[in-house]
Amino acid sequence: MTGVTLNKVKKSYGNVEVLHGVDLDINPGEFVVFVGPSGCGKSTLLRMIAGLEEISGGEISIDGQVVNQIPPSKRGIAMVFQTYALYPHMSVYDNMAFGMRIAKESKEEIDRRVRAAAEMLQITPYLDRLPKALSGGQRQRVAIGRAICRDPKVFLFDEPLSNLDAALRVATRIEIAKLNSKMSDTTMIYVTHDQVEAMTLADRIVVLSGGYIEQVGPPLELYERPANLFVAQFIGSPAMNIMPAKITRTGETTEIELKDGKRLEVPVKTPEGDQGKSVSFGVRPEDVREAEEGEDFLFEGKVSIIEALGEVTLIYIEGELIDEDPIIVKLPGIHEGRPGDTMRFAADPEKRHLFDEKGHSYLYR
Ligand SMILES: Nc1ncnc2c1ncn2[C@@H]1O[C@H](COP(=O)(O)OP(=O)(O)OP(=O)(O)O)[C@@H](O)[C@H]1O
Repeated sequence: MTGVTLNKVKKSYGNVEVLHGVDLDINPGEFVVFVGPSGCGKSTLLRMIAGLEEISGGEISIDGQVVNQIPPSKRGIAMVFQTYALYPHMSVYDNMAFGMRIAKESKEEIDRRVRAAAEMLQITPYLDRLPKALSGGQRQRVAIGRAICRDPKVFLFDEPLSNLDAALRVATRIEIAKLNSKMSDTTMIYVTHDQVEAMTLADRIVVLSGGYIEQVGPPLELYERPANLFVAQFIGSPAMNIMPAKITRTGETTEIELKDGKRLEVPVKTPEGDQGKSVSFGVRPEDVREAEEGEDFLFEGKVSIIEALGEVTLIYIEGELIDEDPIIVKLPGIHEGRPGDTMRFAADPEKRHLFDEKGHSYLYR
């Protein structure tokens, strides 16, 4: 089993540095997903691991061996791209066999591996077809099959599902999850924009922003205990509501005051020196519920928009608690409210988040 280690990895294009010294240990057999906004450097990082981009600084090791100078074909990796990159004039079988023929594997071994991969991905009936006679999802499965045939130590995926329509995306995502459990010894690194892919596939998610790692952790840890405002607002949809506040009492639990003067408890520890400091209070749309009659509410406001999605209702609340944006509340099922109604909301103490002046969560201080 093969791990991948990044040690102070940097990348510059000309004199513009786009990755600023990334440190990361990927464990053997682990499924790690890189996420982050467009341009944060996730594809560049993946391509550097693959050997398709030169490394400007630091070291990348695969299986304990520094690979900075090792060409892609000798790294024991296989990569699946967004655009499939199949040879249009070759049958599915030949596309999958191509790499092994170049590597001069025996005919029998090639046949065994192609058929095993085709079985695993349920593309056996298409082995004689040309790629143009396949749907997008089938083509992507061929591309994945070709990668499996190379028997890689590390499997790299660069947004493999982003050219597929919504239904195929779900089906192929489930294929990849199954593949991961069948190939549990193979290390997988996966780049995506899609939160659902990241949350459902990853053992650990790496959140990148502006060429730096913001946080690394299991999906639910990032969701429940985001290390900073960036991760808090990046993971989860709609994003966590963030309200400016001031600390009015520090200690084992903290009291804060929101912009409208409302005081509330947050069950996190804050140091004495932070008394009076400006902080950010966070609560996820799905962690807010309608306050019961007489219950101490968290905030109230006028409903501006209601979006009924069937399984949930999104309610946008106007008010002065956030500088510009409305507060978003996500209630389960169908809700009766109307624009113009005034509503009161509550949130359980353990669902409340607090970030210091610099945007770092108090949970990690
Ligand atoms: N060949 C290149 N020359 C110059 N700059 C580049 C080159 N390739 C990428 N960049 C820059 O490097 C940064 C990181 O790009 P990268 O493609 O890794 O981002 P990304 O997070 O994968 O974005 P996206 O999600 O949009 O694909 C971006 O600012 C991009 O403009």
